[in-house]
Amino acid sequence: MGFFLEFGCMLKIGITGGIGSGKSTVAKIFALLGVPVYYADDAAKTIMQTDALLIQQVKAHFGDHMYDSNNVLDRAALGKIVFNDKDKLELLNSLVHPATIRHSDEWADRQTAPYVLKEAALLFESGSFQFLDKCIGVSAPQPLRILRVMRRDNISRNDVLARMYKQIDDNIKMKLCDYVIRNDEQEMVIPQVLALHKTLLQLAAEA
Ligand SMILES: Nc1ncnc2c1ncn2[C@@H]1O[C@H](COP(=O)(O)OP(=O)(O)OP(=O)(O)O)[C@@H](O)[C@H]1O
Repeated sequence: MGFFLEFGCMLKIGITGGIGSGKSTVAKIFALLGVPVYYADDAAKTIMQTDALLIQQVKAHFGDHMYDSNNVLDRAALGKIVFNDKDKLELLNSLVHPATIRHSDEWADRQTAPYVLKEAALLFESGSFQFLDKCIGVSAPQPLRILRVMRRDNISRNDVLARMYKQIDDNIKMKLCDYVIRNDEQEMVIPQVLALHKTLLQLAAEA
């Protein structure tokens, strides 16, 4: 079948994994195959600058001074509040996640492919998996994930561990996924993506 749908039902597929698992890298391989990809973590940063309702909610809960007169967010000030206070982080997430879901749904409505991917670190934590047809998990052993992030972000092992421990355990996450791609040093990742792409096209054709 041709890749683009003239009519029919588009599938929404999530792709997630722990920090350093390679979910963005794997999502980019799907993108090379022509699959539209929504990068939720990047989008969230943009939405915080552009979504009028979200800006209003952040100001109401965290103070008007979180934004300057041009509505530019003071990330450092907001970060200082939420990274030292779990409840405040949950509050911020409870504002940002629905805005991201709203935005990604609007984005998906504009696509014409048989399936689209939503890449997000917190697919399960944010509740956005409920609005998706299937979820892909990207997994890699923890020591490899730590090394990758240390190299990519030029940060210490302890800094990576601090970020890692804020996320749901990867083994639990993978059990919640419908498909798992192993992005380690044993398995080749591209053949796995090609095989899954074929499966998802088939699924979309039958939907
Ligand atoms: N199969 C691979 N071989 C070599 N390097 C890889 C592989 N997969 C990912 N990487 C590298 O590991 C690093 C982490 O990958 P990536 O940014 O895709 O992970 P992520 O799961 O999206 O991480 P985060 O949750 O922090 O956004 C990147 O520098 C990427 O280039």
